[in-house]
This record gives sequence, C-alpha cells and structure tokens, in this order.
Amino acid sequence: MATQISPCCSSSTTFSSSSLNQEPPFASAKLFNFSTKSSTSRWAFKIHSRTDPKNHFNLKSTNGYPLNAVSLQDGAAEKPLAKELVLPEQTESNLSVTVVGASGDLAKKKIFPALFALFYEDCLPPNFIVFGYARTKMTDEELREMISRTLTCRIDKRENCGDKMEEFLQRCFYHSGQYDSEEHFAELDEKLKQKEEGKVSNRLFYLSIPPNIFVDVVRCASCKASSGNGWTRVIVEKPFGRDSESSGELTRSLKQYLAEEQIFRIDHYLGKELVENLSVLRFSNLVFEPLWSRNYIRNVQFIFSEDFGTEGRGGYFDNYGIIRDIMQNHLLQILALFAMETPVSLDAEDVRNEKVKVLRSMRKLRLEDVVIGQYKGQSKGGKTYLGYTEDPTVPNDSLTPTFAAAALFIDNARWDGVPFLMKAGKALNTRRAEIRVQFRHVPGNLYKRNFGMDMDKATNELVLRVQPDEAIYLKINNKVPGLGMRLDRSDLNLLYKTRYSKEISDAYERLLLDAIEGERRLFIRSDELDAAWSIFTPLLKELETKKITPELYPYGSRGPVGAHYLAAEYNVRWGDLAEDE
Ligand SMILES: NC(=O)C1=CN([C@@H]2O[C@H](COP(=O)(O)OP(=O)(O)OC[C@H]3O[C@@H](n4cnc5c(N)ncnc54)[C@H](OP(=O)(O)O)[C@@H]3O)[C@@H](O)[C@H]2O)C=CC1
Ligand SMILES: O=C1O[C@H](COP(=O)(O)O)[C@@H](O)[C@H](O)[C@H]1O
Repeated sequence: MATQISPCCSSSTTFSSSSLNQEPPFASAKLFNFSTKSSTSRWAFKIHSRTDPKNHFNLKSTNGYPLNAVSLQDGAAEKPLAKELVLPEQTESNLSVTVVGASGDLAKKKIFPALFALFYEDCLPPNFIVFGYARTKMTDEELREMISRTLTCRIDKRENCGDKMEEFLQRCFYHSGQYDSEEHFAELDEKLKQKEEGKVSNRLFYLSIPPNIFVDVVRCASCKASSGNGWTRVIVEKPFGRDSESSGELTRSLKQYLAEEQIFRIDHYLGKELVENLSVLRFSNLVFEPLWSRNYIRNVQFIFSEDFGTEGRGGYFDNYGIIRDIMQNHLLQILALFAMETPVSLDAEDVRNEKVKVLRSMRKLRLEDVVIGQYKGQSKGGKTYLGYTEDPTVPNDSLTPTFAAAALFIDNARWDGVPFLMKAGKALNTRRAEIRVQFRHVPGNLYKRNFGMDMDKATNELVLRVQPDEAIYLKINNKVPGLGMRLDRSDLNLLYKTRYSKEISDAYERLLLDAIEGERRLFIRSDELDAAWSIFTPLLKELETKKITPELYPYGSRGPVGAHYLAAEYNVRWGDLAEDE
C-alpha cells in the first residue's frame, strides 16, 4: 500500500522529488545502498578484522549472526560477503546520533552514558558524532559539562578511561531549537553536514522527549534533517499511545514520515541481559524446551517491583498508571518471548512473527482478572514516605494504580489453561524483576510423605532474576546428607557475578548498538504493538469509566492483599513471597 506523504516538506527538502512522491521522506534513504542491515554489515566487515589488531572496531549484532552476514530480506543469500565487495567509500561513512530532548532525565541518565560505553568498547565507527537537541539554551561546552557529570568508567574497564571520556566529549555537539520548527531542524542539518564532511551520512535520531511532541519532531527531522545519501533511523521511546486507538493514531502519524523499517520502538527490558538470555536458555538447552508447555508448567509469573514511588515523574505517571507503564510493554514483551514457538531463525522478522502469534492468541483482560492498588504514606524508622496522591504533581483524588496484578491466558495448544500471572508495583518493599516458572507436581511422588500435606512446596521452580544480581536458579528437592531420609529444597544456582567477571552492559547499550546496526529483533513492530494494546485496552477503559478504586497499600509494603486472592483463584502462590524464595 502506498504511504501517504504529509505536505509538510517544503521544496527546500534534501530529497529528490521522485522519492518524496513515493515514500516517506526518511525512507528515501532506501534509494541508496547504505540503508539496510546488510550494508551496515558490509561496512562493519571492512573495519572489523580478527587478523589485524589495529582494526578493532567491533560491531556485534545481537542476533548472533556474524557481522558479515547478509539478511535474506535484502535479497541476498546468508553468506559472508567477499572482502572484494567492500567499496572504499563505505568505510568512509559517518554516523551521527542526535539525542532529541538532550537536556532531559533519560538522556542524562541512560543515553549519553550508553553511547560513551559503546565508544569506550570501540563499538562505534571512527567517524562518529553525537548531537544534543533541545529547547534549553546551551553551548557545546555546556552540553559536554552536563554529560561529563553522568559518565562513569566500568569497574572492569578503567584503563585510559579519562582519555576516552575526553575523546568522547569532543565528539559531542549541541543545537538548541524548538521541536516543531522545520527551520531549527534545517539548522541542525547544516551543522551535521559540516561535521560529515561530504561522507556518506548515517543518521540516528533518539526521541527522548514526551510523547505529545513525537510527531512534530519526526515531521521536522524527516523534512529537514534526514540523510541525503545514507540511512536515517529513529528510536522512539515509550509510551506508544495509551490505548489501541491512540497507539494506532501515533503509528499512522509516524508512518506519514517514516517507513516501518526506520522506526525503532524501544522497550529497554528487551535489552536486559537476562531477557536476552531467555531464548538461549530455551532453545539451546535440551533440558528446558521439552518441559516448556502446559504438560509440565503449572504457572508462570512475571514480577516487577520498585522500592521507590513516582518521585519526580508523577506528572507523567498519573496519565498512564502501572499497567501501561510496566505491564503492557515490559512484562508483556517478556511473556511473548517466553511463550513463543521456536522461530524459523534469529532474524528479526522471524522472531517478531512468533511474538505476534502469541500476543494474538491471548485472551483480552477483564476486570475480574485484575487487582489494582495505590500506595499510601507511611512512617518508618523515623522517616516519612509520602503517599502517591501526596506527590504535588498528582491530583489529590487520583485513582491511578501504582500496583497491579493480573492473570493472563494464552489460548493455544501449548499453553491452554496455564495462568500467566503478572505483578508490578511501585513503592514496595524491594526492587526486583524476575520470571518464575512453577512446574507441576511429580505424579505419584515416592517421597510425598517427606513433604507433609503441602505438595506445592515440593514443586520445582525455575527463576530468572532479571535484576538486581542477575541469576538463574532452579529449586530442586534434595536429600540432606546423612543416614536418614530427610529432604530439603536447594537451589542449582547460576549467579552471574560469581560466574562472570565482566560487568553486565546496560540495556540501552545493546539497543543503541542494534539500532546503529539496523538489527530490529529487540524492537517492537507495529503489529506487535497493536496486539499488545488489544489485550489491555478493554480493561483500561473499564477501570477508567467505572472509576474503580485501587486498594491502598503502605509505602514499602508487599502490596495489596488482593494480589494473593487473585493468585489463589488460580491455585497459585506468588513465588517471591514464599518462605524459601
Ligand atoms: N526517564 C526515564 O527513566 C524514562 C523515560 N522514558 C521515556 O523517555 C522519554 C523522555 O523521558 P525523560 O527524559 O524522563 O523526559 P523529560 O520530562 O526529562 O523530557 C525530556 C526533555 O524534553 C523537553 N520537554 C519536557 N517537557 C516538555 C513539554 N511539555 N513540551 C516540550 N518539551 C518538553 C525538555 O527539554 P527542553 O525544555 O530543553 O526542550 C526535557 O529536558 C519520555 O517519552 C519517557 O516516557 C522511558 C523510560 C524511562
Ligand atoms: O520504563 C520504565 O522503567 C523504569 C524501570 O526500569 P529499570 O530498568 O530501572 O528497571 C520505571 O521506573 C519507569 O516507571 C518506567 O517508565
């Protein structure tokens, strides 16, 4: 279907009219041979050489393909490119990352530090620059000063870190402008061109801004600042709308200016090490995959908790609530990866096809499948913790949930009848994110008298602790050494910090590198997004129209008791609340 082009672009646009008539402005980069995954790989192939120690630029695609692999979608067979095919000018390309909203919290906390970490690890090409863009007036020097306060050296990577930091900062520049001003983006384009010095320019825009200005920025950037001869990609931060309708509208608006393949919808949980490992665990260990179904798994739990409230982000949060903030995206994405069928390959489209199938097989949530809560103030150890509605940026009568628990079902042959429970909350007693898989009872267990009446205590449980202290452990029943026959529960435990000395990369590093490489597997496709919203939208609408009051829970507690009753309805106990958790 032909994409409608917005009339926004004036004739001074950098694109040829033929491309404008057929494709969104950013998509015109496709006319050139540098916009695809294979071209990036080609470029990487030239620079990355195992034999030449000087050529240590080291792009690593997260799909596990060799760097010189070519996607089948690009019409070429999946085989290493012959070195002779590398054109000299391709190694002369320039990469710019423009962080839109550079003065903001996410940019300072995550994006600039992740870019520095990639730079430190030599994962970025030689001609690499960063541009900050925001309304705040700043000079290049002031931006560098701001960024330098947030950069850190890894514990295991301190060598030359100071020099590297300085080198990185010298590659950072700033342009102040309005988000809806084509003129200001044209100025940015001029500055980018100066730095690019006529080389092939590959441009990545990171939208680290509130969602109400996403479309303005994409319009202005696409019309005035996209690459004329390389690729242009845009990373879009959540929230992607607040229900099916608004998400669909956002997608349609973005697609006026961008082709789907240029949009990288980020869910940073997909970049977390343990989430990335989920597929490895399943598909490369014979012991797990045969158990991965209703035949052996009794229930699966996805748990997110934070031990702090909405401090500072109440304004944003109140419009969304915990279901939209955590469940509909982070936890649901993990669920889809957990439950999908084996993809044909690790290619982004194959993986995302399987995720969409799972999401489309899920039952829409109803009010009775959910418990919601909201934290109230609490005094503890001489300290007072404010309740959610006491936050000055939150309305006093807000009914927005800061906690939710839900029971979800996948109506397919593999998972029929298995409850997938989710629990997410702010201002709880602990900070953690984990996946818990509770297995069925052993039929006719020979040792059942050793467990007393409570057979649930004897079931195996596999835990993937996403954070903190990344770990994978399996609870098993074991004989206590001695002459008698006493059993206890023990863990087969893979604790990352004792097994691996390398510090774990931040999720944003992995995802930025993938976007630079054009690897889309860890980004959300628009049909995945539609399917995800359709599970949650009816429930969200009902909660709001019926003005359902959340159950209050004290700041720092384990959350509302309603969550236990919900789990009990499905014969489930929350694994994180068990005595031996
Ligand atoms: N912060 C976080 O931890 C996370 C954030 N996100 C998402 O990332 C994006 C950025 O988040 P964050 O950095 O916290 O956002 P901020 O509120 O810090 O906004 C980023 C920048 O956008 C500009 N801005 C803020 N409000 C407005 C407004 N109403 N109109 C126009 N410009 C505005 C400001 O820059 P200036 O005034 O200089 O133009 C600000 O520095 C959001 O979409 C958020 O949902 C996602 C996950 C986590
Ligand atoms: O997307 C979000 O995630 C953070 C939690 O991320 P983490 O990597 O620190 O676990 C959450 O605090 C925030 O509300 C939400 O928008």
